[in-house]
Amino acid sequence: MNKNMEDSFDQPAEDSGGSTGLEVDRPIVLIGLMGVGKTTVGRRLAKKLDLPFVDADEEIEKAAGLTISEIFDRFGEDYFRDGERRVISRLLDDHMQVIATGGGAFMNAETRNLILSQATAVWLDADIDILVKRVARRDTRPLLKNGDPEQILRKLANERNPVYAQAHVHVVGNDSPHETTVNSILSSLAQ
Ligand SMILES: Nc1ncnc2c1ncn2[C@@H]1O[C@H](COP(=O)(O)OP(=O)(O)OP(=O)(O)O)[C@@H](O)[C@H]1O
Ligand SMILES: O=C(O)C1=C[C@@H](O)[C@@H](O)[C@H](O)C1
Ligand SMILES: [Mg+2]
Repeated sequence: MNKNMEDSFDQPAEDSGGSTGLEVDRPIVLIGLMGVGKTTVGRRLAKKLDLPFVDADEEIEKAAGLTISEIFDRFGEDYFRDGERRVISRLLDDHMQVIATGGGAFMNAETRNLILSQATAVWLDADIDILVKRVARRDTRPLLKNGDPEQILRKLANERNPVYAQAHVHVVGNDSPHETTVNSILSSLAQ
């Protein structure tokens, strides 16, 4: 056994940085509006960092045994937000991973404080015109069901952007391919 290997038994294993060499010592939490790419970009980011990926919306659905639309319809948004906070708290405690949150999670003060204190928050951002085209592909988002999605998204952006701006990192993805956005996040994290 060489000396380096012997030493490694006494030291914590190095944090995962995958192929990037980036030292990740806190979970990475993606925040931002519906359709911005939290799930699809987050999954690729995790792969590159050799970390697990988890989507908070999917975890809430699993825990409740209901879709998000069903939770909103049966129990209302406040109930959903409380469940969302509890699920995100559990995911932050779980282990080092990349976590995609639902678009409204960071607007809840308690959830936001948990994320800001325990994770690196990445605000993924894109122009509303781009988001409008993307969200039109799926009609599973309860907040976009009662009205014109473009108007709703513009209103949400006005309300939420000043709060999203508290994230540690801000990355504008727009129409770039997913991989480009992943690389922009990695560069920002490295700084
Ligand atoms: N460059 C890109 N960056 C991000 N998403 C993109 C990009 N190009 C296309 N998309 C598509 O936009 C759609 C929305 O992405 P995604 O589901 O990852 O968003 P989200 O932020 O997780 O949304 P939600 O808050 O509703 O869960 C997907 O179909 C995704 O493939
Ligand atoms: O922006 C929001 O408030 C939401 C976004 C989705 O990811 C879901 O979490 C839910 O539809 C609410
Ligand atoms: Mg998503």
